[in-house]
Amino acid sequence: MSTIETPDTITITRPDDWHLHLRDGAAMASVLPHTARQFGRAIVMPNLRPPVTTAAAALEYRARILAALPEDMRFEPLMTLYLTDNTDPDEIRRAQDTGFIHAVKLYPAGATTNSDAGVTDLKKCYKTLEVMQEVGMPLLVHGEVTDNEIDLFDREAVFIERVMRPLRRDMPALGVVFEHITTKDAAQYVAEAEGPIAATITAHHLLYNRNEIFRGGIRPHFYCLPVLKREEHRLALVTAATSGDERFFLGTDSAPHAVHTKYAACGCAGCYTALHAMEMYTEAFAQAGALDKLEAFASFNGPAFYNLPRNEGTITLKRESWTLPESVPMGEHQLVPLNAGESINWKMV
Ligand SMILES: NC(=O)N[C@@H](CC(=O)O)C(=O)O
Ligand SMILES: [Zn+2]
Ligand SMILES: [Zn+2]
Repeated sequence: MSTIETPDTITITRPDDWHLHLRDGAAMASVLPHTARQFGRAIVMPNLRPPVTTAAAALEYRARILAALPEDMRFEPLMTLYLTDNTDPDEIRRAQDTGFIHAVKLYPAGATTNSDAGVTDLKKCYKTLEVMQEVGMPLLVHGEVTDNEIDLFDREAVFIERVMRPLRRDMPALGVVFEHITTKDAAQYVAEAEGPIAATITAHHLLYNRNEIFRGGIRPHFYCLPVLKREEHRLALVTAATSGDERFFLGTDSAPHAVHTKYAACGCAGCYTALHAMEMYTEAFAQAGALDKLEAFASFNGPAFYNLPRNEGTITLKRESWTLPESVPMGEHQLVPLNAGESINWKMV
């Protein structure tokens, strides 16, 4: 391991989470304070049941989030719409006019949790995408093909060739965020592509490779989509995140699933990291000897892409070991965070 010296405290501009699942109802009320403790804002994913497909539904969801926020916390949810084969182009204009909806999310149908209502063929959405391109509303992409002929570990790389390149050739001015990238292929594509493109990177994809899912037995809390990849891919993600390239920014993809849905014959995909996300990212950047690059990744590059101001205020992280709880409440259920019962080297003060 590296012996590079790093400072024992780091203070950065309050960060944002550009990819977050809050769910709804009592579950949302349980998890929201974890995010609001660390982040000023978050791009809130629309994969509820039923999905958030209209501007009106997104505004209602936003109001429920704000109503669930503890009084002593400040946090701004940045809302998104769930793209379907039938999204009306006028819905984009309505969304844009609200001022509260910042992006539209593409889930290829069947790719991940609550994606059944997702897009079956992007060609069906071209009129809607054209309006997004015109009004400057970015498309957030879960970038995996769903073709069962394609190996699970190759689905992101194949998506670049089959979907991403043709889409961006046809809509060169459409802002695109390649969400939760997991491969060197995606990192390289985003770094080199022309036009308005960016990518979010999760803390768990910076810290872990696919061995973690199987270390000593099957460990469902490390199962998410896109699934963790080989070490060479993890290293490419660390290089991208710490490169200073403003196309890469923080998105936790924290995805709460009640424990009984993780410990099941067919367990849900998603890692819960909202509890300790900034501590995890700080650990990843410290391991890379790149703590000086953390602030741009966590607090500057995202707002620049979304044309939003940076947050006011700061957060401070201290090198101090603490132990994560075994579980936390999620409405009437329990939720097991990633690294439950383990210690972590950084603590937000
Ligand atoms: N990442 C995951 O494994 N799961 C996410 C969906 C997603 O972001 O693909 C979820 O909503 O649970
Ligand atoms: Zn996803
Ligand atoms: Zn997600």
